[in-house]
Amino acid sequence: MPSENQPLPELLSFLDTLPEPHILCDRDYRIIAANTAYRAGFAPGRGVIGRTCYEVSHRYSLPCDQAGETCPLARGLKSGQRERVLHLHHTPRGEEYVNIELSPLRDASGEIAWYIEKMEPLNVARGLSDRHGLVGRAPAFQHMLGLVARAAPSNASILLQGESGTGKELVANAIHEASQRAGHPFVAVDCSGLPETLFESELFGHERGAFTGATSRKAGLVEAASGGTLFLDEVGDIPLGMQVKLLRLLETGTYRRVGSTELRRADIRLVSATHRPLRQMSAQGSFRQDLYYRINTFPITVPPLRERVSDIPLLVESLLGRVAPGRSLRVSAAAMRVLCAHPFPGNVRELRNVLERASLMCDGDEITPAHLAEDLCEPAAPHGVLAEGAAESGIAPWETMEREHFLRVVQAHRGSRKALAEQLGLSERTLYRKLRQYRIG
Ligand SMILES: Nc1ncnc2c1ncn2[C@@H]1O[C@H](COP(=O)(O)OP(=O)(O)OP(=O)(O)O)[C@@H](O)[C@H]1O
Repeated sequence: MPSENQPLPELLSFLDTLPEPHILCDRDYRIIAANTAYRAGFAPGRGVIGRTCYEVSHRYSLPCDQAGETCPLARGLKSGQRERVLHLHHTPRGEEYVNIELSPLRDASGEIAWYIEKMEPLNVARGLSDRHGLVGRAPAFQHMLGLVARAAPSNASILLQGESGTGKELVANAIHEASQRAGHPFVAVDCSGLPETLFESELFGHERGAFTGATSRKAGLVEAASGGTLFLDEVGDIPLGMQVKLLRLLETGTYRRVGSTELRRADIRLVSATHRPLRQMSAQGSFRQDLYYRINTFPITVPPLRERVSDIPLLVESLLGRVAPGRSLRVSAAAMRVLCAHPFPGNVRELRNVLERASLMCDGDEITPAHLAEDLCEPAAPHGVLAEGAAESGIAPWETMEREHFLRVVQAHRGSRKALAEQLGLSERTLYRKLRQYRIG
């Protein structure tokens, strides 16, 4: 007979039958069992039993919540319920985003004695440089990605709100790829470029002879997206007359081709995006309120680049691989300082363009400030602080720029100082020294 504080062997054998990676931990974060799928995917050739989950997954010496991150175990202990979080984990393939679902297990006395953690890699984003897809690891990015991971598997309509160039289309694609519709089409429609007459036939298709020029019958984008995801970019630009037709499609799940009476059933998941203030527009009457609520079941805000400054070096590395494939370009420390101090009103798209231009200007391997556009290096400071020091010479003193950088990352960071130091590649002591030096509280 197993003792009261030993999990049943039947439980361990059940875990082993599960196809997804699972571990069993005690209340002290110690791993007491790991199923075959976990050992194959996360720990081939290394023992994990008896070690703590935070040491194995994060190489931390403290539980995640004490290192400035959300710890599902601590949350589960508090709530007594199942909890889900998204974490960056060390895996044999490098750091990966992993969706963790934790279920508390109670012993015979009703106390929580163990936790089962299910771990599923989220392959649509990377915390390391990558040539494709979404990259990022700043707290604001991770917060957004956590919402993506939560909403993607459902069929809920998602509204992505964020400034131009923040990556809304890439996020929409990530939602599709992380959903059960991934094997089906992802169809993107730019609603800003479509006049009202064209909108209906593009979306719903038309019959032959439905209007002048309709020489053959044509399927619409709703049909092309069947089984998959329809992405309506710039949804705030849909003319009012068309909004009612879109609403009908969403409410009834049916539509008619232009020139046809036959009702067709749509099988789409809707993701929309806008940089416009849709809530305000719906209050003012320029966007239908009923449609606003219908497309906004699950809102996700895509953060501007200035709220994820610590991601700039990672994005620079990834984007250089994309804009100049085949060249091994790097950015000098001085050029990186210029980039990190720029406010990037055009967000990641602007950063990409800046790097593309710099790669054309640079004949060697290293991009220096001389290869960056002049206005980027100008003293016209993003937040006023730089301008002070830069006014006379036209060059911002390094300390002014460093202070500005620290100010911005500290404001944007939501976790602990230890986690911030790690992200900045500094020791905790150096971070504290810098913050004292610049009087940043
Ligand atoms: N997190 C990211 N990682 C890598 N590349 C990114 C990221 N975010 C944006 N990009 C790149 O920035 C550019 C702009 O992204 P995207 O077109 O998705 O932005 P958007 O918010 O949809 O813009 P708009 O509102 O103008 O349509 C693209 O080249 C995209 O690949």
